[in-house]
Amino acid sequence: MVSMHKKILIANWKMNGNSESLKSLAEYYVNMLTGQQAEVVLCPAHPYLSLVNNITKNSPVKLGAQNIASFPKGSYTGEVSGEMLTDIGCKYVIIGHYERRKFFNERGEEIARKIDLAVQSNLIPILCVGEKLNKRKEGTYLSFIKEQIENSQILYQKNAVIAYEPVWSIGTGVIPTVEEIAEVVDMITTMSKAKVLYGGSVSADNSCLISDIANLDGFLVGAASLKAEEFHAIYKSLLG
Ligand SMILES: O=C[C@H](O)COP(=O)(O)O
Repeated sequence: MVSMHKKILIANWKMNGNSESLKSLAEYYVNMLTGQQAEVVLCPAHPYLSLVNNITKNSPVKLGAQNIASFPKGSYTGEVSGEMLTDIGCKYVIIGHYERRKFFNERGEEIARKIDLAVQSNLIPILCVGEKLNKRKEGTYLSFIKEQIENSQILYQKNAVIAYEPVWSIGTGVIPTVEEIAEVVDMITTMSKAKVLYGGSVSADNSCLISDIANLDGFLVGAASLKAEEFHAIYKSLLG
């Protein structure tokens, strides 16, 4: 079954770029990726959110953050709250990305709190889930991903995005087979009404094949989203 959701293409720029390079990428995307069939979301690092918002605010391109504090406000030096993100123009926020689980030890309860705070601040949470290679080899990946989703409490939210990002595919150039992605997408679709994305080494070379997967609503793209023409090609492949 083909998903009835509007497609969504998210650029996760991670801790890359500077004022000049991100401004020029954002300008390119605002000019090139403004079709009505797919929503494009740009997620720069926090210091560049306002700069990108100035470029996207009068366009269909949306702004997203890469992280949100797990507290609503107050004395949490260095943190950025959901209210602040909404205030500077964000519509989305990425939560539970593998890199945050790995380097900042983010786990279930904290991720659930962040999702709740995001929704309270009118942000759409983009929950990232995915297994390490050992879980795939053991054959326990589906139950692992199901548990990540259940622990996040995202199933209680009406408006949400879940990105399946197998850890072994992030930044490696290795992608699962179409059947492997479809199996996980189907499981998530049976659990939840959220939009379901795939992320992990998405490129102009593989995006056409992956975008044909039934019920897949789009991509969460890392490295390739920093290359304007390649990201444009991925966008076109989503439109079919
Ligand atoms: O958020 C994006 C993912 O971590 C994928 O990154 P990648 O496209 O560089 O593999």
